[in-house]
Amino acid sequence: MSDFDPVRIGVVSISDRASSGVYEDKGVPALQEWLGRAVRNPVSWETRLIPDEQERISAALRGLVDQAGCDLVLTTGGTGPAPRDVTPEATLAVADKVMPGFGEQMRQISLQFVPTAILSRQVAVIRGKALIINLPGQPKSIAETLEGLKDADGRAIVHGIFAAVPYCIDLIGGPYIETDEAVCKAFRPKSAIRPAAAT
Ligand SMILES: Nc1ncnc2c1ncn2[C@@H]1O[C@H](COP(=O)(O)OP(=O)(O)OP(=O)(O)O)[C@@H](O)[C@H]1O
Ligand SMILES: Nc1nc2c(c(=O)[nH]1)N[C@H]1C(S)=C(S)[C@@H](COP(=O)(O)O)O[C@H]1N2
Repeated sequence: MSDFDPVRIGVVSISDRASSGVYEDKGVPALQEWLGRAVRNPVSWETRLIPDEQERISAALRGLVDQAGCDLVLTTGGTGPAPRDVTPEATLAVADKVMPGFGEQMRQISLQFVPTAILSRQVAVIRGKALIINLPGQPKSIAETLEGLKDADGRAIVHGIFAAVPYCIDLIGGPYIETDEAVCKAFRPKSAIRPAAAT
């Protein structure tokens, strides 16, 4: 039996064109690929592909947290300034608490990659015992923002936001998430680190 807590993760791709079949969705696969490498716990996935419709996005987020029981939900797409970009509004509408540091740090990271990083209005919120985080729609931005920027020896130049996700989920009463340090080292205060199970 695994020593790791099971984790339920929702991954939501928000794109008019991918959801209507104009192009293939790369958002859900990119999220699952990165998270599958970073998270050591057994993961059960909930995936959604929806258009840029505010009420549908909020309904999907409520369903993922309240009915499906997700501990963590990541969205991709719809965070920019265009009229149909409404993911941040839809996310704030289901929030119990807003966590501004995630959006601030993601824009800092993204600026290392693209000067248009400041166009993303991405937010993160707590709903119940779940953390919901918006990522930009460009599929490559998923690994960029979650993992951050590293030097040639793998040392962090700018920390990816996923480093703070496990402890955040501890604090809201969720499962103890462990990561592969080669992908992303999770930071916890020493007092919050669970001793490794005896083998
Ligand atoms: N789910 C996706 N799958 C594949 N590529 C995507 C996806 N979402 C976005 N992209 C790519 O990233 C670019 C920027 O994403 P953005 O969310 O701004 O798209 P958009 O212009 O709002 O259109 P749409 O909502 O129809 O994807 C897109 O033009 C597309 O090339
Ligand atoms: N890391 C990263 N962040 C990024 C980008 C990117 O390519 N990489 N694209 C930017 C651009 S061009 C836009 S318009 C905004 C919002 O994108 P969205 O509407 O697809 O969410 O994210 C920005 N943040």
